[in-house]
Amino acid sequence: MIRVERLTKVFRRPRTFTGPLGAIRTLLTRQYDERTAVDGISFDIAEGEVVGYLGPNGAGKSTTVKMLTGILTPTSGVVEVAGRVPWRERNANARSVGVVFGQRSQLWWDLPLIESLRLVGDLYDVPAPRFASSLKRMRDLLGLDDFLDTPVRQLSLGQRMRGDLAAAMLYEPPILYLDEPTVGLDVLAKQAVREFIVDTNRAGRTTVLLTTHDLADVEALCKRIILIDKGKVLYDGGIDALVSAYAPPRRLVVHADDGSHAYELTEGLEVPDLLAAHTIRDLSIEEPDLESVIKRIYAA
Ligand SMILES: Nc1ncnc2c1ncn2[C@@H]1O[C@H](COP(=O)(O)OP(=O)(O)OP(=O)(O)O)[C@@H](O)[C@H]1O
Repeated sequence: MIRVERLTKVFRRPRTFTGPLGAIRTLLTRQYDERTAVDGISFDIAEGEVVGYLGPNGAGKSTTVKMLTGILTPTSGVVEVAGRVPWRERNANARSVGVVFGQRSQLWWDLPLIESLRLVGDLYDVPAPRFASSLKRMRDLLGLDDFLDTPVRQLSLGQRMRGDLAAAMLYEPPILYLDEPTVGLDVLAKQAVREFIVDTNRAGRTTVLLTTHDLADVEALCKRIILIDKGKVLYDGGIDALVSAYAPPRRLVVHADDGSHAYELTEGLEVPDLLAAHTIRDLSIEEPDLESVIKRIYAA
């Protein structure tokens, strides 16, 4: 469904000079700084997969998604989305893809939500009966009825996000890109967004590429993650395999009269000696979580 091969994006920015006459020097010298945001990335995503695309700030996630939507042209490499080259066939590609950015809305700020959704229906040439059935599904799944007539600017963040998800899926694209869809939402709203994604993926076999810093989203939604840093793929595979390959040792935590002490459960650990050294109140074992595993990989 999505094929990316040796994909690279280098941004070129005019070098800027500061100090007296800096602006003139900037104009006259025409020197450039280059930054490789995406550096030879390859992956394939099959129809119906939900994949977490993760990385620290500045890793190149948004740049990749922009090349998948056709907003940016790659410097080199291959991108194919549903058999199309996105930047060559940007309009046709847009019909295959729904996009949601948590940080900014795609909706018309001054229009009531329902009008924004109608405009999306018109823009994507959704026939009236299909629009009606799709809207009904979105209203039920996302609980839109309480605020369908409210101008988008007056919606809460959680309501606005539900409106954005409805707009992205109204024309039933086979692929959905989600960029930080739960950022800033409370626990209930996050849950609603996650349930919508699960349902959309199950019902329509929609392929989902999810970018997020919230690892609870990833654990709830994705079987596979692609981890990138500095524009390169560090890991591509299952979450379970990642945890067993890179997990730090489990830790034994001794809660004693003089406080709590944590010990890594490695082969050389002399547990009896250690227990004898404390007046113990309780013992617990800490299992590594996805966050500690990912931190370890970034730190390597
Ligand atoms: N238009 C641009 N011109 C020049 N450099 C850019 C441009 N867009 C992004 N970059 C640079 O490319 C690198 C990757 O940026 P990108 O936005 O893809 O990261 P990201 O992984 O999405 O980060 P975040 O988690 O913070 O959203 C960064 O160093 C960024 O400064």
